[in-house]
Amino acid sequence: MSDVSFPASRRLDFTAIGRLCIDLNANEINRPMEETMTFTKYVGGSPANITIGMSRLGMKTAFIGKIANDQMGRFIHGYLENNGINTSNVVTDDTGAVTGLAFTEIKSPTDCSILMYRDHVADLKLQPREVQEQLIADSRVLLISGTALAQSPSREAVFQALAYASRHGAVIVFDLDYRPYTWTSPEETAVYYNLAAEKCDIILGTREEFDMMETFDHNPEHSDLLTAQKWFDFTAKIVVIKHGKQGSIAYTREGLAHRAASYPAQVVKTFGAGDSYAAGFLYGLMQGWSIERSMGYGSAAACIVISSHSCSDAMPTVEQVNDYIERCNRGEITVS
Ligand SMILES: Nc1ncnc2c1ncn2[C@@H]1O[C@H](COP(=O)(O)OP(=O)(O)O)[C@@H](O)[C@H]1O
Ligand SMILES: O=C(O)C[C@@H](O)[C@H](O)C(=O)COP(=O)(O)O
Repeated sequence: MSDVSFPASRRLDFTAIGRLCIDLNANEINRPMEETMTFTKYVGGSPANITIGMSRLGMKTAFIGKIANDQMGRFIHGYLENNGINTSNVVTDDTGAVTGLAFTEIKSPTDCSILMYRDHVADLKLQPREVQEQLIADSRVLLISGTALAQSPSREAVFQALAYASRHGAVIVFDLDYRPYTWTSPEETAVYYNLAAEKCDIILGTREEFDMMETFDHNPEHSDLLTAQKWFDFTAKIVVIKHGKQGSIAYTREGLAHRAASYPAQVVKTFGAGDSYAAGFLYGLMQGWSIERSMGYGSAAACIVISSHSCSDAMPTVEQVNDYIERCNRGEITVS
């Protein structure tokens, strides 16, 4: 059992707030963007990917966000609906804002990058008054994503959602999801990330993301333990620090450290690892599994996504994750 106690039964298991975007993933892989001519369109945006992941794992999910009033916005809306995600709080923009685009460059399985087009995007225009309190009251978990803090009014919408979640006892998860190009300065980013993290029960991020949050702190050796301890003075119960292929470490308020190695994978591209890890990990915790088992589940889900072309569309089902773990245990999957 983990240290987090999820509210028993609610209409929804999991609700996320943040961006709904489009990923355009290079079809001609193992080459730079300059030489890439065609792309495949998928729903994207880290919190959208995590919600799709939770839904594929059988959780009852909802999304709070804003989409553009255009073909891309309607594509996203339809995809969420087809994946069983409650869209009653997905609002359509009426100001002419556009859908955020992420073009992915896959130079090699270890050298991937993302070119984001995020000027005048609809997702950052979500208003605090558009966030439905009842939807959050009906959810066992609320996940926030750091990029939604980058600008007003989305920033205030996230803080309003946090207030509703605290009021109604939903477990709050913060996926740091730091995208530097969305922000004006690391200082501004650190201030808002820290204010949000104070209110969260579970914090998930990479070492680099926590380094950004520690802009005003003293952690010269980038100690994961020091990083985690800071948040146990507030409301955090679990802090997970991800280290790519090296695996992940989770600290709990009780002072325990849990480590997970990564599983072998035939990697196509690295992005999407964190989103699928988050879905698998949170699914495990919500089943009442131990932190180690949940981390292992997240790690296996991550391998399935990084071995695929997309992030959202490749999110695995329970059967697929179980099968992947069994195949790894039988030694049938080797590192590419
Ligand atoms: N090359 C890889 N091989 C196997 N598993 C990986 C690899 N890269 C990431 N993972 C898994 O995905 C998890 C999250 O990846 P990470 O790269 O740290 O997050 P993010 O995608 O948010 O930057 C890791 O803890 C690990 O389990
Ligand atoms: O988050 C985005 O806007 C882009 C994602 O859809 C993208 O595919 C990605 O970068 C996934 O992020 P990760 O899981 O942190 O690697």
